[in-house]
Amino acid sequence: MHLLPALDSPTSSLAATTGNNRAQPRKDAGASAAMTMNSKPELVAEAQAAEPNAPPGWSMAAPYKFPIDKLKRRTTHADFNPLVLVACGSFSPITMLHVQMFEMSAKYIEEHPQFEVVGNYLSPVSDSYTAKALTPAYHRLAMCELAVKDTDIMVDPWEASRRDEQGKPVYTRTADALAHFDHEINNVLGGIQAPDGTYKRARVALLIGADVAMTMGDPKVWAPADIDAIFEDFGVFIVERPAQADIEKVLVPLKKYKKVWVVPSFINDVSSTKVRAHLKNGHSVRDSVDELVIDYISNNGLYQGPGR
Ligand SMILES: Nc1ncnc2c1ncn2[C@@H]1O[C@H](COP(=O)(O)OP(=O)(O)OP(=O)(O)O)[C@@H](O)[C@H]1O
Ligand SMILES: NC(=O)c1ccc[n+]([C@@H]2O[C@H](COP(=O)(O)O)[C@@H](O)[C@H]2O)c1
Repeated sequence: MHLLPALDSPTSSLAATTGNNRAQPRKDAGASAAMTMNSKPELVAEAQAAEPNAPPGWSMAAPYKFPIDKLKRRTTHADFNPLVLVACGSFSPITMLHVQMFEMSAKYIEEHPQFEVVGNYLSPVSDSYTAKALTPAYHRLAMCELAVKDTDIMVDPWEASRRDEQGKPVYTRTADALAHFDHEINNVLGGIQAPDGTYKRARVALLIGADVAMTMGDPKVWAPADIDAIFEDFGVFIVERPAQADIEKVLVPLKKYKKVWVVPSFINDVSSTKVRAHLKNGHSVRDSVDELVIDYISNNGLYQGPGR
């Protein structure tokens, strides 16, 4: 399993425009830091030494490859636009609801045909995301891979493994993460083929829970320019999360945006926070976490102490 890409391949470059011109990625996004990593072996060694428990196969030097194994390169319906859903988050650990977000969206899209889903991606954040220590990215990536094994979801390690010149993980703003997907699919791959043989740009849309959408009006958390880019250039599928956010209230500040789709969910209180608490207390999480992920957590002794 490819866990830590070095981000040095041409495909990881964000230099090209995103096709929507607004969400221009920051200059520090991706490629430049990676090239530095590769050109300075001592930094690579240092970064690897900092991750002594990483599973075999983990390599700072392995070139980054955008995952396309489950990407539909051709649509079957001429009338529907290709859509790629991207769920960004901590996934510490990934729960069944994270996977079900995609299933619920697929059902919603089937019932409101406008798009044909051609790709589903998880994009876990890097270890620099929050003040509290996150479970290391290589564990979170490995758990995500296990949870999506029998699904049509792919795990993109790009965000999780970006490093600065010192080899430290860097945070990627969500607008930049979406620009990365747009670039890989529409610029590098050239889009998605329609039944008539022509190529169409795929719409890349963010898939989030209503709790995250609720934070989007706070300029201390999201730069207003990023919010405009995310909602105007990309689009957002918001999955209801009644236990954490009132969808009606969530939608009020987002009224001005047209590319917003609300995906109905069912009443549940599944969250990674709750799973971590259960694990710490020795309680079962079988109802909300995939069995393979539970085994991985237990084999690696995760979530026993403080932190995420
Ligand atoms: N039960 C759920 N219903 C709807 N959306 C969810 C649910 N669980 C997670 N999500 C969404 O999945 C994305 C990634 O979530 P994240 O990894 O933060 O999980 P979480 O359960 O919210 O984590 P934590 O409890 O650690 O804050 C976010 O957009 C979040 O809103
Ligand atoms: N300014 C931003 O781009 C911004 C702000 C807050 C959260 N996010 C993203 O939203 C997701 C939320 O994840 P959590 O629910 O785990 O906090 C993460 O992927 C995070 O990167 C992005």
